[in-house]
Amino acid sequence: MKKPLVGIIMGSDSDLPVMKEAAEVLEYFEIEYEMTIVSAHRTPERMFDYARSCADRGLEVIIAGAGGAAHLPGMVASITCLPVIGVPVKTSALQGLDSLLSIVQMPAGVPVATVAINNAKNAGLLAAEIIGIKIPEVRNKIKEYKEKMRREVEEKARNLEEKGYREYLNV
Ligand SMILES: Nc1c(C(=O)O)ncn1[C@@H]1O[C@H](COP(=O)(O)O)[C@@H](O)[C@H]1O
Repeated sequence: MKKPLVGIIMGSDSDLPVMKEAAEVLEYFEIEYEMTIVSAHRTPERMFDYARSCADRGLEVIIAGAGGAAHLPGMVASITCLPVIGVPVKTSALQGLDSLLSIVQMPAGVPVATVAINNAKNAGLLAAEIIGIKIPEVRNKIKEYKEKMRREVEEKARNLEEKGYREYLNV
């Protein structure tokens, strides 16, 4: 088995339904990844060990998801030299705004590339784009993915124009 290039971590197993979308994207682009639960709050030593060792183990990008007082992505970014992509997981109390602000408002010097609330799919795509910088097969697949997306939207635009928006929207 090839060594994983992307590490997907999350603060709790309750984040899995969101974070699995990052894994699905990496599967699509055939990029090796690993996935585990690490919490800056609940398992600080484990978080420290993970962040300390991830680059030496061959990982190239970290995707870190957390909700609420979402310190995990920032804490990992403070330790590793790898790029960290943060996924703010939606919470029930504050709809994820707490997670978003905890992840995006990093002090200068310690960046976390933050995606939209619950948008682990974009975190997977961003990781694939970073990996694609040096792997042409991945880069080509990303080009194809974007081309497919463009064609699908143009097709929808054509349908909308041809049918007229009233019929299309059923109004
Ligand atoms: N934000 C963090 C951290 C951390 O940042 O270290 N560890 C767990 N959590 C978050 O707590 C939420 C509730 O967790 P539980 O569902 O386990 O109570 C999760 O969204 C998790 O990411």
